[in-house]
Amino acid sequence: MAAGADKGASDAQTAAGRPQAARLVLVVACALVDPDGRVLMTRRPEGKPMAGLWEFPGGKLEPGETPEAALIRELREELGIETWGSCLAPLTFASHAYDSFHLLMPLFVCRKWRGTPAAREGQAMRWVRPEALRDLPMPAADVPLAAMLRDLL
Ligand SMILES: Nc1nc2c([nH]c(=O)n2[C@@H]2O[C@H](COP(=O)(O)OP(=O)(O)OP(=O)(O)O)[C@@H](O)[C@H]2O)c(=O)[nH]1
Repeated sequence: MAAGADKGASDAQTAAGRPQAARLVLVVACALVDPDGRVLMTRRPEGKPMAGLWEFPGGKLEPGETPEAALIRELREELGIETWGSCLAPLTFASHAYDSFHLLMPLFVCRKWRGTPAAREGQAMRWVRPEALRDLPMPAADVPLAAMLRDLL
């Protein structure tokens, strides 16, 4: 048997023995931090999965978008504010297995933007002190992120 064919067989075996990964969904999110050190949280509207839970503004990447470009677009669409790639600092990420997909979510921090955040899509929003984040019901993926923000902000 040729060396290449042998290698192929062992790769297939390895692949077969590996746990099946759920569909990977890439979402980008942002902790907008105001001059008092509070973080903007938005509530998922009725009718969506995880409705009523408080999350960081953001959303899924569109094909061909960088995370930064997607976040700038989402902040414009959801909150009507304008920011720039140079104002987005990577902080941490979530990697969380939901029942139907696996969420991979980089979290940026942004302290500088133009405009006043306003809920453009009917979602509730509020500014929250990092130490009060633990009192908000959040998607499971966000719980460790909130703990990190309490330590890092
Ligand atoms: N934006 C955002 N999404 C989050 C967070 N935590 C978390 O689990 N998610 C999940 O990541 C996905 C974000 O997708 P999205 O906001 O673009 O999409 P959606 O479910 O609102 O609806 P859509 O598919 O109609 O756009 C959702 O499944 C959402 O529940 C978070 O802090 N911010």
